[in-house]
Amino acid sequence: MTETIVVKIGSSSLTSEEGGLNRERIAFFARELAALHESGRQVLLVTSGAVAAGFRKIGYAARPKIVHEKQAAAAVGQALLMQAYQEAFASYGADGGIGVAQILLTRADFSNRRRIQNAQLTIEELLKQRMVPIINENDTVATDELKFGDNDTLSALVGNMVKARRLVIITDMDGLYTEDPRKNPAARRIERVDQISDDILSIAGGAGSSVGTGGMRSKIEAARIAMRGGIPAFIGRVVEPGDLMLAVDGNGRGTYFDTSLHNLPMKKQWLGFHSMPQGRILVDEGAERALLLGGKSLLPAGIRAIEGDFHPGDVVEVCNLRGETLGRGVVNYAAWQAQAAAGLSSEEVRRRVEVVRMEVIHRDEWVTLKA
Ligand SMILES: Nc1ncnc2c1ncn2[C@@H]1O[C@H](COP(=O)(O)OP(=O)(O)O)[C@@H](O)[C@H]1O
Ligand SMILES: N[C@@H](CCC(=O)OP(=O)(O)O)C(=O)O
Repeated sequence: MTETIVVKIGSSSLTSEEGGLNRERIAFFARELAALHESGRQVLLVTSGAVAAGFRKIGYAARPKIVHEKQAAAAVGQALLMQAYQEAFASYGADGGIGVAQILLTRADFSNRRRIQNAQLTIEELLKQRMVPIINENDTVATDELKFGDNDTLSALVGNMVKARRLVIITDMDGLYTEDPRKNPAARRIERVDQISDDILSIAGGAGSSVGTGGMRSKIEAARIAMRGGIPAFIGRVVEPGDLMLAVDGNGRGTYFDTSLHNLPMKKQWLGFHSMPQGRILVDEGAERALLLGGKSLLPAGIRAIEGDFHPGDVVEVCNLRGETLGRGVVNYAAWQAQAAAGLSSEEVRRRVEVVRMEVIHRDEWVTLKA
């Protein structure tokens, strides 16, 4: 089967702090991506840089902070960004160069199953026709509370959607360090991560430059989403010719995030990453083990507390008593039923609470999120 690689390039790798696109860098990345494409892989690019590319052209002195100014800058910059990629890719491949296609997505598109299915079919068709889809957030319509903001999360969701062989997040740092190396030059690079623990999350800080948005933190969150979906990830630098191929093949300048999990089917991707939980169920250690290790359904006996007002068929988040999210599932109980049944044995539930099914969440309607 043809391998698909999703590559994400951040603003800090494409633009300068003063704004405007760095054409040389774009030409360099196009060459790296073209080499991957010519090796027979299917290549998708998730690129930032629209705001950074556009703000100077509008006349703003620095990257704007006000929402509609950012959106205006992105509208100008997105056209410049696509034009630059189109020109750069034209020098590679057969007659007329490698074709590129623009796709703009929002978080809301991912939570609507029909819209995201359409996007998926379009992307699959473009890949089949050997085009390189170039994806960015649709900044003009993305409202603040529903925004990805940085493109790291978007790239992980795209990686899951196309069941990528690897997600490569290119940034200005050669991987995850034990601390932000800009703040502590003695920080050490971490070569491999096979589980994103709270410790790993806590060492990842914010953006290092005025053009970058998410920092290392959002990249680690993205790696976690990819790993949960069975997609290995890489975060690092691509600066010399051939670096991207090395990164894809496992010898890059950065940190590798390995996963032994299998791809999540689309239904479970929706449940895990795009659904809107209506409440939380807190469970004890026994239930945590049953859900995470035993592949079992959630029974009332393991429930310790209920938060929120949900109804049968709603999605809820399940957490342990330390507040860590274990996963999400579709509940068979209303909040009041779960409250009444909490901590009871199945026999007691049968006697005391009117329920249709014994499982509060059936294992087929569950997705684990603790990576
Ligand atoms: N633990 C860490 N290891 C490496 N980089 C870190 C860490 N914590 C914070 N950072 C910062 O994250 C920055 C990369 O994120 P960002 O500026 O958003 O880049 P991009 O535009 O490529 O998305 C680095 O320049 C670095 O200063
Ligand atoms: N959609 C925005 C992305 C914002 C951004 O800076 O993201 P990133 O550089 O990936 O942290 C843009 O194109 O400017």
